[in-house]
Amino acid sequence: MSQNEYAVIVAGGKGTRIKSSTPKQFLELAGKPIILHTIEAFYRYSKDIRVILVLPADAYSLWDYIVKDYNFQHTVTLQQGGESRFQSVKKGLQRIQTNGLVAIHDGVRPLVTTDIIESSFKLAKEKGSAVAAVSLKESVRILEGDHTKALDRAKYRLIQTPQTFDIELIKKAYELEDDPSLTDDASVAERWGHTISLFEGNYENIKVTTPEDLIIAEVLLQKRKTG
Ligand SMILES: Nc1ccn([C@@H]2O[C@H](COP(=O)(O)OP(=O)(O)OP(=O)(O)O)[C@@H](O)[C@H]2O)c(=O)n1
Ligand SMILES: C[C@](O)(CO)[C@H](O)COP(=O)(O)O
Repeated sequence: MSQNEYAVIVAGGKGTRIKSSTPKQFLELAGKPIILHTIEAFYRYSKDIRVILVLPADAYSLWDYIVKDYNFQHTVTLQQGGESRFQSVKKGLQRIQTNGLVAIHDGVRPLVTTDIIESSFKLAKEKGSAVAAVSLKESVRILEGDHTKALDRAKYRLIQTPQTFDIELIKKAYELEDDPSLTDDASVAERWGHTISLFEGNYENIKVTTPEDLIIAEVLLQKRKTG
């Protein structure tokens, strides 16, 4: 690691779409909580990475329990989240006081790989940003009033995380921006004039969002566990 590398892992959400009483980032898949799979992926990439973990205000004791119960050995910086993903990322970034690179990653994407993380840091070092993206596998239409129209799917990409940036650039963009409706970090950087660089993501790097994602993620994590 030639310069400071950070990961801001946002796990401050409520998981309303998955309809579970426990926030989805704490649900267990393939033997451990989703959030642990995610954090461990970053330590597999580098044992020196500095992790800022953004949690819901009422989940600190649950995190303490996870650390003890699963014998988690790394020291992460904890930060209380905000009302939206935007605010949670903003708060996480405020904990970084040096220059270097930061990978911003959804805590509920436990299938991120070392290769993806490595590619993101490499490209961000060169271009200032690196955002994981995949091609569309299905046809897509735009809704126009009571009609719909086919779009050329080759022109579109589905955006994932990690979204990795030069720290100075992304901190400045988040400081200047105040629109919590922005759904990802690339949108924030772009608002402030940065041209986003994409790299090839991975179809397995799903975001656990709705109930069926739990089944898919369980299968994929088990497959990796058994080699
Ligand atoms: N206030 C928030 C909202 C979201 N997130 C995090 O951002 C990531 C992506 O968000 P999403 O999948 O939408 O999670 P939730 O907001 O928890 O889900 P939902 O929108 O279904 O309520 C998740 O890791 C989530 O914990 C966060 O840190 N703080
Ligand atoms: C950041 C993200 O995962 C990129 O695909 C996505 O925008 C998060 O959206 P959500 O509505 O907060 O789940």
